[in-house]
Amino acid sequence: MHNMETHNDFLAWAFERGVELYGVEPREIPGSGIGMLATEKLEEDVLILQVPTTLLRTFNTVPKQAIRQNLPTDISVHGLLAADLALDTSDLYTEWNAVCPSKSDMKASVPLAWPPALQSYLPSPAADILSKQQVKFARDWDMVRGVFPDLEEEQYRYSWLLVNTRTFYHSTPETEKMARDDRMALQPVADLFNHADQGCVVNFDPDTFTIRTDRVYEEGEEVFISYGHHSNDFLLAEYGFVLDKNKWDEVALDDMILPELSEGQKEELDGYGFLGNYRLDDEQVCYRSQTALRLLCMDVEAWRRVVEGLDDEDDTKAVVDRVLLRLLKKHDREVVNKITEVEGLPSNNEFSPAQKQMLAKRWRQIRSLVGKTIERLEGGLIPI
Ligand SMILES: C[S@@+](CC[C@H](N)C(=O)[O-])C[C@H]1O[C@@H](n2cnc3c(N)ncnc32)[C@H](O)[C@@H]1O
Repeated sequence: MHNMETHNDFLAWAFERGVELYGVEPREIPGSGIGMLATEKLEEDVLILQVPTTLLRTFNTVPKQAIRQNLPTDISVHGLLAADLALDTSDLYTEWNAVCPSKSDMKASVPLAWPPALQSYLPSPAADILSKQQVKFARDWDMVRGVFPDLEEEQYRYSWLLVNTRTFYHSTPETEKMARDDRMALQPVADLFNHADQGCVVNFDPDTFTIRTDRVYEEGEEVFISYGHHSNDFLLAEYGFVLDKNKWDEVALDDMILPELSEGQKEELDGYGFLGNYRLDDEQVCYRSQTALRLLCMDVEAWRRVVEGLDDEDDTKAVVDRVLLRLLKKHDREVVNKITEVEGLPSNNEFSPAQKQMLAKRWRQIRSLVGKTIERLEGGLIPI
């Protein structure tokens, strides 16, 4: 929780250092921390924020003597910035730090800070992202703890997550030599914009970062940027929230399809590059899924002829749809079980109601997308 005074001090700090903000201001938004609200009607394509690049926190602003030169040279920029945030005792960033989410905000939202028992209920795409984060975090933490034995893991994880949820992609001639993931910068004020599936236009040049409106915003409306074309499983794992309306949302079907396939069928699919990464979204079940399901419906020679474009895939559509419908109904029952299990978890020291609610909400969104596909299939089934 923050008060308006903290915001005002932060903005004064930023303005003194060259930040310009037009027609938007930070406000507490229930359920999403701080966000930016339009203070007047904003036309499309107007500048609302300009931040001089001199204000960015990058690997270059990490103190050399105290931190950088003590850490292994192959530490990730993510790991380095997190060390800087965790170890900083200067008063350079006091006003900025004061508007950042607290440790308990972070724990309530981002799965990397959740207890393992709750992590185990994540949908598989989010769980896969979490495992990769755990590997990256463990590597960074191993390097940092060796050099700074007094630093606590929880403090470092919190700083690491601040970096994970608040950095912007920033490429310069210097960072172009680095891996894409390392081209990151913390940016004051811009890091107060929340995400929507479509949002304002973020740009940078050597001197400034700018944000311009992508459309008209009415006074009092929240003004968003887009962190990318991300599904809700991705947003949950990386940022600790899910959107109610997300045109990029999708549901993974790997857990539904892979167990149906024999080892031979998996090899066959792999040979053609169609093994795994099965998805459905608001409008369709992906081509990869249909191709895998088709293999369940016909002999391999006939299947190959379809994959190679020699036979028409429409000839088998009705049979594939029937298998799909059967599997989706089974999957729906499994999703219902997940919802019941998550909602039934005890709210105690381990699980907060907020964590449970978000997880249950995600499973309900999955159920809704699966349900829509079931309805569509039932409506369009051709008798065979
Ligand atoms: C770059 S910060 C944005 C500002 C942040 N709300 C704050 O209080 O400082 C990213 C974090 O904001 C929150 N967030 C961003 N967009 C959101 C949204 N549409 N709904 C809920 N939370 C959101 C998430 O906690 C995310 O990790």
